Amino acid sequence: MSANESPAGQQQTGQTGTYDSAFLKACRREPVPHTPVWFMRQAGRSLPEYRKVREGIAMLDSCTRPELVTEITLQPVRRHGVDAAIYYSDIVVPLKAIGIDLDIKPGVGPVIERPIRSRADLEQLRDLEPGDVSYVTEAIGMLVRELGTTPLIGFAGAPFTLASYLVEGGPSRNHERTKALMYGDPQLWADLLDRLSDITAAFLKVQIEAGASAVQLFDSWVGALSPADYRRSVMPASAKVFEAVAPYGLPRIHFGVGTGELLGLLGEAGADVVGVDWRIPLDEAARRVGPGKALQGNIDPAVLFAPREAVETKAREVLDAAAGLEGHVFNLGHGVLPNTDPDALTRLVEYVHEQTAR
Ligand SMILES: Cc1c2[nH]c(c1CCC(=O)O)Cc1[nH]c(c(CCC(=O)O)c1C)Cc1[nH]c(c(CCC(=O)O)c1C)Cc1[nH]c(c(C)c1CCC(=O)O)C2
Repeated sequence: MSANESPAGQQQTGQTGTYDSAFLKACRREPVPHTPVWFMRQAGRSLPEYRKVREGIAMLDSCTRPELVTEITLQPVRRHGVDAAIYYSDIVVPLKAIGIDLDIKPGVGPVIERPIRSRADLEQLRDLEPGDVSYVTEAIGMLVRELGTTPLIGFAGAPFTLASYLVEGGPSRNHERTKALMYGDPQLWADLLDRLSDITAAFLKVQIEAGASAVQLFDSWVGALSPADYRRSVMPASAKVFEAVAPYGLPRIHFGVGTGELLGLLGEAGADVVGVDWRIPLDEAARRVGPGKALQGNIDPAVLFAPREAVETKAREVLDAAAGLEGHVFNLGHGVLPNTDPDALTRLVEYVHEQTAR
């Protein structure tokens, strides 16, 4: 039995030696040497070394260069000593890879040239083939060699969040066009989400087969929906993604913002780990999610702008609320904010490790 295999030999990852990491143990709800920590959006944004290597290179171009992707993914691991790396990419990368005309505008986010609003527009969404993202396979191959026993998290945008960008044409506060389509043409909506679920599943499979040790599905904007609408109009597509990657036996994390009322359903969709934002304490989140799942979260990313003592008080609150959980991965409740002091992140990792060392 090699180091990356479970006793049942279930884990078939290309990344050897990560099976006994604190991060994967916590995801599997096993005892851990310390509470593992990583940060959503840890790669990029707040790091000066990121801004330096990205100089003059557009965001989406940077995602297609394996050496650069490897370097940017490793930067927060080196600097902060986090327990997992997250693959440097973006949720719109697979859409770009199948030929959707889109760009990421600095300070704005993804912008789609021809939004998808009619049945004819669906034609833009063909299946994703591994060859469309060969740079991902190459980068992950390099990364898992460099990372050693530190697990790599692969990720993708969930069908609803991708649909929101595609239908609105860009970031949206109220998702009005998206909801108009969802309520006004349920069949077209279902077909759109189904196509996106196939693309998303294919993109996650590429990352897993290249060596990722876990995957996270970002349904960042799904908190805009009621539980009934989520269950009816979104959950089948997200569940299809989770089912498609279930045979690999790797932890599957599911995260959205403002999802207090949806936490149970996010787990039910097929996640092993449910990500929680900062609006709900983790003990209450555990009651909503129910047994058999680990939780990830959930310090407010804005807290990192407060003095060190305040950050530690908040981190302590998170750890106390997590004390009775079956498994806990420490994280922020959403991504690192762009102007965060990187040293505050490093100190937070140290604090959580110290406080939880067993
Ligand atoms: C909604 C969403 C997107 N992208 C992503 C999400 C889900 C997470 C979340 O809810 O925040 C996911 C994402 N995007 C990026 C990563 C890299 C890995 C990581 O560090 O987590 C991840 C996991 C890189 C990125 N993605 C983006 C950047 C910044 C662009 C740049 O540096 O030029 C990075 C490093 C751009 C992006 N891409 C997107 C937005 C809203 C933005 C912000 C626009 C901006 O701040 O300029 C779409």
